[in-house]
Amino acid sequence: MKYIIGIGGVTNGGKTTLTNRLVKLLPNCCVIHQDDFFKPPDQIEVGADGFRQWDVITALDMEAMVNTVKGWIENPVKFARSHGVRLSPTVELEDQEKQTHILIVEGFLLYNYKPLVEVFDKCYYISIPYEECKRRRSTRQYTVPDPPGLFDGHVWPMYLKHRKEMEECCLNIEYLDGLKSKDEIFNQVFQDIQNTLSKQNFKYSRSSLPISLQEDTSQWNSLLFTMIKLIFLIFILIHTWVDFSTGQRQLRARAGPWRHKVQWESNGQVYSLLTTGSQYHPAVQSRRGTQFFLTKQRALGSARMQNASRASDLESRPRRQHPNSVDSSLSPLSRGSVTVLRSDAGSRRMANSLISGNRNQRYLASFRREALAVNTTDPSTNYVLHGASGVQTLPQEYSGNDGSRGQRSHEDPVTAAVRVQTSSPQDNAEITTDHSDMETQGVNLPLNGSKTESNTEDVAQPSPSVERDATVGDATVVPTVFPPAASYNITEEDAQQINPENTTNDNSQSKDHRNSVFHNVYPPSGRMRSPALPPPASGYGTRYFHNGLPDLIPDPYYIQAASYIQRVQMYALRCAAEENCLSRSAYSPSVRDLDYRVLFRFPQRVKNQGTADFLPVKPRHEWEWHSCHQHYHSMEAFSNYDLLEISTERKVAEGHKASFCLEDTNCDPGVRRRYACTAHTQGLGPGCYDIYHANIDCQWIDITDVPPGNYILKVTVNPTFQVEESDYSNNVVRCDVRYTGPYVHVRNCRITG
Ligand SMILES: Nc1ncnc2c1ncn2[C@@H]1O[C@H](COP(=O)(O)OP(=O)(O)O)[C@@H](O)[C@H]1O
Ligand SMILES: NC(=O)c1ccc[n+]([C@@H]2O[C@H](COP(=O)(O)O)[C@@H](O)[C@H]2O)c1
Repeated sequence: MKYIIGIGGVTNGGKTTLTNRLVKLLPNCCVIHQDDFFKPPDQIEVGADGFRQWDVITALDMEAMVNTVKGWIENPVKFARSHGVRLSPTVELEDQEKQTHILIVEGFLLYNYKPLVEVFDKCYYISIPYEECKRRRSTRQYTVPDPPGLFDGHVWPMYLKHRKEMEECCLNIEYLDGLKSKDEIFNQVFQDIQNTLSKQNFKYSRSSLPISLQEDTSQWNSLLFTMIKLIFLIFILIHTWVDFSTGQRQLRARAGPWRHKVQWESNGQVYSLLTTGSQYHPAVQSRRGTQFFLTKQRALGSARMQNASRASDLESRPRRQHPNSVDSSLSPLSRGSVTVLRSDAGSRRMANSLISGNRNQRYLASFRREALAVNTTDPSTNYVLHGASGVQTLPQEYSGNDGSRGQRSHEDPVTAAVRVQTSSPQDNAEITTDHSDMETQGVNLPLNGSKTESNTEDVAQPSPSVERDATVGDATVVPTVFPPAASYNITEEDAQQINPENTTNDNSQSKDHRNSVFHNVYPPSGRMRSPALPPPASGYGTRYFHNGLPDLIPDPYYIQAASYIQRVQMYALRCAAEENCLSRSAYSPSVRDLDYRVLFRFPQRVKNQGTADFLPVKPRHEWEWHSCHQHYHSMEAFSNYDLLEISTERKVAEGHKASFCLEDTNCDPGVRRRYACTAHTQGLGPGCYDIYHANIDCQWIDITDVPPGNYILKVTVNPTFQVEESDYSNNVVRCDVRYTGPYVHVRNCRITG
């Protein structure tokens, strides 16, 4: 039995508040928030009144919203599971026919879109008077803050207009007085739902809904039987949990092949990988400077020497391979010895980022499509899967050493996140919705991804040379684009002359090569001396657009669209450790290779909305080569990630400079993509986006030492203002974070200046 309830009404009328309370008490109840279907700001029309027209139906991707509702109608159990809604245990045991499933659709423009109106079994509408509405709205912080005058100039007039239209449609709507107390409104609606469902003879589980139903003896018998089955289920669950919690200890205690078992956890789901060999050397070594490491090794005896030379070998080995391929000595994933990949729990779960309290996420349309998409990356990698059916593989996700920033795919972040969990997800995270009090509530939906980076075809541009772009995971051929020579600040020729280790003439065997172990040991005379730095406030490089200034803006929607928790063993975090992407405790000598780090992962998308290229501060020959990630670092810090205490804004997790490789990952339609990390042309052109998916290496905050709680995620671009921009007030995004341990809910991401 399916029952769809609409909770519409004026902005700030109390729709979300009511919905959240209902979700807590109604069994098998999913929620769809209309706010999640807002189009991105740059797609919102600006009216003649000068305001962005947020309060009209075209500001929302209603098609995606209706499709989502249809998804629930088709299979509410699957929908609930894939969105992290806890189903009552009896659902597993009962006939589909007997199950009750409820969907609440909440939003300010529910009854003005015919295809949606048709789905409701019951319509509520909350209204409050102008003054109260204006008062409540003034305290509300939306992802895009209200500009002065928006309420009177746009919001309220649109509300009156839509309400009139709705009333003229003669819908059967039950009006609620939003001035009543929260309790009163809740009781009224809850009672009403109870009555309706009882009348329709819906059957509820007694434990999950306080409705007293008339039941005969046979029902009691059936209840008893169900209870027995439940106890059995709980026993199995506890058993599994005990097994899991002791797993790490057992692993440590064992010798031999178990030493090479890599386990990690994503959103509560444990994955493991068995290998027969190991090239691991602990992060504590990785963090040491190359010079110190070499000296020490040479001074020591032969046993240490051997180790040192092996480690040196790792550092110095010419990395001629395609940047997308992983050095087999570094990653267990690409070794022939990788034998088994399995999902211990039998199936994957939805990234809670997709299901948790992100009212402003917007990737829904692609969600279902992507959730079904089978990973097609790197066919050369040989994996054997076993475990539950439907498990799909994603090589990038198997270790903390997944793609680096030089190895970015161009899929949207939801794809990336969904690929972590995909098929037959278990019920896992609770769902959050209430942006004001951060309570865990019902389901929040992933968003409409149909509007994101769909313009990869714009990337292909005339170019003298075409290479396979390692950043493109789907193996599309992307031309490497070099701006005309005249537009270079430093020409290729200049760079060659002053920099013998220029990337285009890259002899990695040479001691002068940055990837050489000798690089830091020999005096710099043999290498390029640092030339005078360019003026501190200007970017340096292949300037194409040089009128005006760049203006970076991080995308708040992007961050909250696909964040999740991942637990990864130190074994798999070698590169990350080398890049200082882990918190201090990871470098303690007591940390073992099988110890887990807890990583709070999230994607990032930065747009240059200015009128000039955003260019690295350092000239190209000063860029630092990062061998682990196989890319150059062209400036000191491009972006910082911090986790802050809510009240004091004190850092609770050691933030880190995000690993980066500046490039035009995507551009607005009609804008040419000119900077490609793999072509060693770093920059971000106007109208282009530099994108970092949540599953790439270092795209996280290491929160191993952070207790569960509520925090603020702060993402800052161009944090030290190294590069001059026309506007620095839009460089910081803050998000509300609720970290529960296995899950993280990120919402209310907003530009905070
Ligand atoms: N019945 C009520 N009485 C007083 N304040 C309320 C009531 N319902 C909600 N609020 C407050 O109004 C604000 C907006 O509520 P919310 O549920 O987010 O509205 P909506 O989802 O309709 O925009 C919140 O600060 C909430 O605490
Ligand atoms: N969620 C967003 O991205 C966003 C952005 C700008 C305005 N809004 C406002 O959200 C309102 C609707 O949401 P509520 O009903 O939750 O208030 C609209 O009045 C609109 O002006 C939302």
